[in-house]
Amino acid sequence: MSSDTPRTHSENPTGGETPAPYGQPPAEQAPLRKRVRIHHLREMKERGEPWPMLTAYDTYTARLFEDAGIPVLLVGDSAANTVYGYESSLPVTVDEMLPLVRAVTRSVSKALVVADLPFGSYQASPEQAVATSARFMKEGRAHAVKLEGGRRFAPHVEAVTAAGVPVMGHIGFTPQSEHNLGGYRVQGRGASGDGLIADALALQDAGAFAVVMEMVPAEVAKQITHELRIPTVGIGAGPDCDAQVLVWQDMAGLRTGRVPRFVKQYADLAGALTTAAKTFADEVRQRSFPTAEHTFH
Ligand SMILES: Nc1nc(=O)c2c([nH]1)NC[C@@H]1CN(c3ccc(C(=O)N[C@@H](CCC(=O)O)C(=O)O)cc3)CN21
Ligand SMILES: CC(C)C(=O)C(=O)O
Ligand SMILES: [Mg+2]
Repeated sequence: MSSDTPRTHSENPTGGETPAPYGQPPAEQAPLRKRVRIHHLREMKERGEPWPMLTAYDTYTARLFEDAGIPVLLVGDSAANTVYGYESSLPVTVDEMLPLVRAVTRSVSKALVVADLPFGSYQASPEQAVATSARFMKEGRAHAVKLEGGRRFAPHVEAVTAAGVPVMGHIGFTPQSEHNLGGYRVQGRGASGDGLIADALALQDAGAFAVVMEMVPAEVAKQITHELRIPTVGIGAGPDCDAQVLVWQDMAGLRTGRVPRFVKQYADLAGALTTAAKTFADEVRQRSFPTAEHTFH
């Protein structure tokens, strides 16, 4: 980014423009004081305070992220990729997602946990969306659900909200529609930007408490953020969204190989774990582990 590019928000303690993302711990993050509720997210928008969201799929990461002050955890259908090893998010099922949601909700006391509804579990009808959401609330003990889609899914959002379940929308690049959208590409460039605005407004009117915008031009995301009362959560949607989300294994550098442009790696967990595994293997082969310290007599 050039030095004369205007920045709307002041320096983020975990972000900024330092060339080396690893190493320097951010300023001490205030712990979450109480259970995060959807009205707190709206209040942060009103105060102009951007907030972070991360995915979580298990107990240790959920606890670490809550303790790090992350107010909202998403049990994403990205678990298809990050947990189950599928090529896309399409194959993951409700029965595969539910135990992960339950693990995360069981592990936190303050963070708001959002369960991502997997492909095929809500699209058929508002009734199907309500039934699946109820399973995530009852069996997963989630606090909210997320579903992909714009105007055409306003009836689904309205029905789930009416059933008492807070809904987070998701527009722009919606990975469950990869084959319809023609691959992983930015959405809402040029004239289709108006469609995105209509999608965002329809979700807000249907009762959504927030909306994820994925791979959307920054200018469009900024305009939508200003037009909505509810918070926008960006992933590849520029700096002006009310919140930002990343998949945790991307953010922490556990995923290796090419990563999407919107990913910033704040650690090198792949490197750290590789070194740990190799050192363990060497020590076992040399019989230098275990020593007396790790042995019972
Ligand atoms: N680990 C992981 N991270 C994610 O962000 C993520 C998942 N998994 N699984 C579900 C979806 C899929 N997502 C994806 C996957 C790939 C691209 C991607 O390849 N983006 C390229 C192409 C952009 C373009 O051609 O315009 C990029 O460079 O950003 C983006 C989002 C986001 N979600
Ligand atoms: C990337 C986020 C927004 C998501 O939908 C997921 O992790 O599944
Ligand atoms: Mg998802």
